[in-house]
Amino acid sequence: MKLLVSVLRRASAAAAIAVPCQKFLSRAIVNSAARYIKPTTSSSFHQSVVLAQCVKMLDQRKTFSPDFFFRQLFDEQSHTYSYLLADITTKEAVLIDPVLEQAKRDAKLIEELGFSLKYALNTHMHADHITGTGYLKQLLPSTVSVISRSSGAKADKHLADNETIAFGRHELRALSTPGHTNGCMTFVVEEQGIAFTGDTLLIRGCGRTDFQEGDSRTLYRSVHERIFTLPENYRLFPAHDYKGNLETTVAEEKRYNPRLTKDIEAFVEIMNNLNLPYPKMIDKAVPANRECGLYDIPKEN
Ligand SMILES: N[C@@H](CCC(=O)N[C@@H](CSS)C(=O)NCC(=O)O)C(=O)O
Repeated sequence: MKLLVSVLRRASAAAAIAVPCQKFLSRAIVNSAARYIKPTTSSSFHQSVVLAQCVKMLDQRKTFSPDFFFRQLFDEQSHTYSYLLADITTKEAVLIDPVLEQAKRDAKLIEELGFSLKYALNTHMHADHITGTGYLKQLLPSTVSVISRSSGAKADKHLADNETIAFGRHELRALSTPGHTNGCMTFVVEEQGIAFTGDTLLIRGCGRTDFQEGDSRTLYRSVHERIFTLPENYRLFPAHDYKGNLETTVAEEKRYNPRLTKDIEAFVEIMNNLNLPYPKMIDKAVPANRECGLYDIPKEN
């Protein structure tokens, strides 16, 4: 009897933790977990397996190397994330997707931290804000601007698929992930288990495909072939979030992305019916970004 009471107590405790967690888990995971459980086993054991999957997904995340610097920065106007990465030993830094209006903030931070900005990179030619790369070159003259060759935009350095960029002993690899625009790239820092997905993959969403060279089938393939094939524990950092999220993982997006978990035809249908208004800045941002953001930038004295 004592044994029975103890078993029931454990089962209900497991259920108390597992039920909220299960809300976030897809039917597919529950089903695959169920394959390993005898049909007679109680549902609390199902929930325990689900909980174990959930914990495993989180505890396999990598931690950054001690000499790797990472800072996520935000522009409230365009909901854009920029990312400052650096080698703490050599002080060489790169800045991903800077925003014109935040260039002074970013330059000040880089100087305060004692870094030297080697590269200012864009994941793609943005349509909703003017890039800060042009202005940063003026504020921090050693900066080299970078974008993909297939973007069609001007920059000091053009990247091809799989090319790497080094800063100190660290490097990022540029993966071509077209679909939102032709020139979209995802930047991966393999040693740290992180990737910067630009507008290709957003948290529980993705970039729209209804202007520039947008193509939903291409975007679907980019995500499934280049991002979802990265290790599941990789942390993903998008160029935007409109709901207050900061980051995600390959594992999470493969399970919970409401668009990209669908088959390609259903995805195309979703993308054809987003009916989003055009970005307010598009007519100014695209021509400016084609010139690396060197367009109406403030003149330094
Ligand atoms: N309202 C904003 C633009 C919002 C928008 O269209 N975001 C783009 C990325 S920036 S081009 C997008 O792809 N969104 C996908 C989505 O599902 O929201 C503005 O006026 O700037």
